Amino acid sequence: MGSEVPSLSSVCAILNQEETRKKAMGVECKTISTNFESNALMVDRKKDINKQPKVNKMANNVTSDIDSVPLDTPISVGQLAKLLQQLNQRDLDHMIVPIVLNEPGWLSLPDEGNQFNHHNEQEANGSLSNKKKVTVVFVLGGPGSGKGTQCANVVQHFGFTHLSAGDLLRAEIKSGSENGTMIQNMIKEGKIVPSEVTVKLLQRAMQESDNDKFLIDGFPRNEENRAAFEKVTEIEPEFVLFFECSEEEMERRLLNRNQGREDDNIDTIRKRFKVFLESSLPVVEYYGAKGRVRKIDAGKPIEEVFETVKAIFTPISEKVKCYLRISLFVISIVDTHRHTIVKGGTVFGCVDAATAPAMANRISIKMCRMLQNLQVATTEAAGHNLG
Ligand SMILES: Nc1ncnc2c1ncn2[C@@H]1O[C@H](COP(=O)(O)OP(=O)(O)O)[C@@H](O)[C@H]1O
Ligand SMILES: O=c1ccn([C@@H]2O[C@H](COP(=O)(O)OP(=O)(O)O)[C@@H](O)[C@H]2O)c(=O)[nH]1
Repeated sequence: MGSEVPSLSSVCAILNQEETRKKAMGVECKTISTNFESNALMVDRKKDINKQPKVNKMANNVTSDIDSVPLDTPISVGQLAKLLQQLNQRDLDHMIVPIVLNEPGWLSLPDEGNQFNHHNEQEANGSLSNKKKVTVVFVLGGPGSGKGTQCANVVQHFGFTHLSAGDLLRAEIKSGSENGTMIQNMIKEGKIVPSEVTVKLLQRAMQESDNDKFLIDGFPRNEENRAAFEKVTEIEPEFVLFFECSEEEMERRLLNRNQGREDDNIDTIRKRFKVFLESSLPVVEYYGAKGRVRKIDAGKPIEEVFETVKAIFTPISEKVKCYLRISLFVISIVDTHRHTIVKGGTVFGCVDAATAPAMANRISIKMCRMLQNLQVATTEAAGHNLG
């Protein structure tokens, strides 16, 4: 097995090739049946992480020198797929899942000894001046596209702290700060407040928070904002959530927002739209060119929009674990005669922290699909073949 880590695109290309090959060979996909028995064994390596697991002992003696947690009742392929999905949600860094399947497979995730361990942990993030490491997601979109509404949902489900640049500026006006009048005038005109003011407020809010995951909503609004933020905080966003919505819909929403905001009148709204198109969209394009933009169709009802948002955040919430998990999964595919079919199979890896979550998501989906499509062999085969 090579130690080189292939890029995401080459992995995807291999997956596609394999799918095409399977189709061409007429390998039929079996449907899930609860009668299929699997021989998954789960081994908790937490207490013995440095030791090479003696996988071939597992089937016969699950309580060998590894602290093992066998699934002693046979489970269906569907249940196994569900279980793997659940791994996304749990702290199971040190788990190995040997699975033996009785048909040719096309996916192998080797235990390459933590090749993705933490080495990229800081990429796409940054640290504040008090050395606190943070993860930042920028939330951008036109006025009224639903940024604040969806941020509240993300806070509830994913434990982020929501920092609305607009709210921080409005609080600054209320606090009677020396900048208050200037900020108020800018907001009334739909103009962008100077970067140093907004960046300072954001930085202070992050430093004062106990959290290390932030949704920064409505910022950066122009290139100057973006550059100033990166320079001062040395933080690069994990990604940019971009809400796309028509002006007609945004206008309707703003005029009904009813929060007593001075800028939610038709004149200021039109000015804000113009500023958004001219100054804020280039920021989205900048991150788009870096592959960091996650575009959302924000014209749909709130619940539907959140479904899309949720899908984007699910792997991120488990970022580090995602790529640890990939490296620690062992999937061995053998035939009914106990011969390993995948020899030096596809080595999966992640090139950087930014692609890791997306890739982990893809792989677990692929894995689940694969598991749903293959029948699982007998329990004894596990120990025999995985050694
Ligand atoms: N998907 C949606 N469909 C309909 N109304 C929405 C939707 N998302 C938000 N709203 C409403 O539109 C208004 C503007 O939403 P808000 O989240 O404050 O936008 P933003 O923060 O982007 O300015 C609010 O009154 C909100 O309740
Ligand atoms: O980083 C920011 C965020 C907001 N604003 C000002 O605050 C207003 C309201 O912004 P907010 O994000 O609260 O509302 P939205 O326009 O997105 O509904 C904007 O029009 C700007 O005048 C700003 O200058 N810089």
